[in-house]
Amino acid sequence: MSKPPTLRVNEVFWSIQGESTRAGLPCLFIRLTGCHLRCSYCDTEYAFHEGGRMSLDAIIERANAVAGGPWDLVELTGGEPLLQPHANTLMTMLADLGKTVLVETSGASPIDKLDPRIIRIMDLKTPGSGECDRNLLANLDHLNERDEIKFVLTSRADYEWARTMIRDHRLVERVHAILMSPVAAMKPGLEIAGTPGLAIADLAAWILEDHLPVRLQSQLHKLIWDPNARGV
Ligand SMILES: C[S@@+](CC[C@H](N)C(=O)[O-])C[C@H]1O[C@@H](n2cnc3c(N)ncnc32)[C@H](O)[C@@H]1O
Ligand SMILES: Nc1nc2[nH]cc(C(=O)O)c2c(=O)[nH]1
Ligand code: SF4
Ligand SMILES: [Mg+2]
Repeated sequence: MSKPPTLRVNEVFWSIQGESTRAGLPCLFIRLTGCHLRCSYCDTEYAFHEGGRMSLDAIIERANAVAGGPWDLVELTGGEPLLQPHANTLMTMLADLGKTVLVETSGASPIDKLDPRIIRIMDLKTPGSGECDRNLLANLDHLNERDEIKFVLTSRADYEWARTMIRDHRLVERVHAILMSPVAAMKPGLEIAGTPGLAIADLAAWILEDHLPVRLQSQLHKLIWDPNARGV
């Protein structure tokens, strides 16, 4: 008899969604282990290697336990969740349970084979991330009007790069939301790709100056709790 599918899981937690157009909503998070990128600013290095194997049923059981009551919104994140073959199997199970399923992905893994009910929040890696050449631009053709694209910016140069991507690929016409978030240099003294990080007020001024139809956001959960805390 074949063994049941499993996933390497870093943490399962119940929190307030801190990013995307659903920021502010209660959300169940399933963070998977492992990533093939090393973004200069990554705030979740602990998920690169820490975690254990769980069956898909055990993950859903753990989700019900940590939520401790009714829940609808769930986000698969990581690490890079799409590196694990059975991530899509789990997301399909969650969608079959009637959940609203988000996946947070770097855009460096193909998104075209996912269950069509899954909402993709794809993070196009900026030059300041140091992983810009890993973007699979073919993914842009598979995004639909429910999906979201995020640019996490470290500098003015990143902003100008994102502005060019938005215009050249006509992203406003293709995806539900374009989100711009300044890298929050949450780790004291973190050298972010050679820049001291980006003040959100500067980013706001640039967006207004350019009349860019994007949504400015930060990471709400880092304003609520310790920015370096896990499980929130
Ligand atoms: C930890 S990653 C995991 C999912 C996936 N690997 C990705 O990069 O989208 C989740 C999100 O956090 C964002 N992020 C990571 N570090 C950040 C920081 N220091 N400031 C703002 N956003 C950050 C990433 O851009 C990503 O969109
Ligand atoms: N509260 C909270 N919201 C989030 N949205 C995306 C997250 C992520 O790490 O992918 C995240 C996270 O780590 N915590
Ligand atoms: S792709 Fe996501 S998890 Fe991987 S290093 Fe970049 S921000 Fe961190
Ligand atoms: Mg996070």
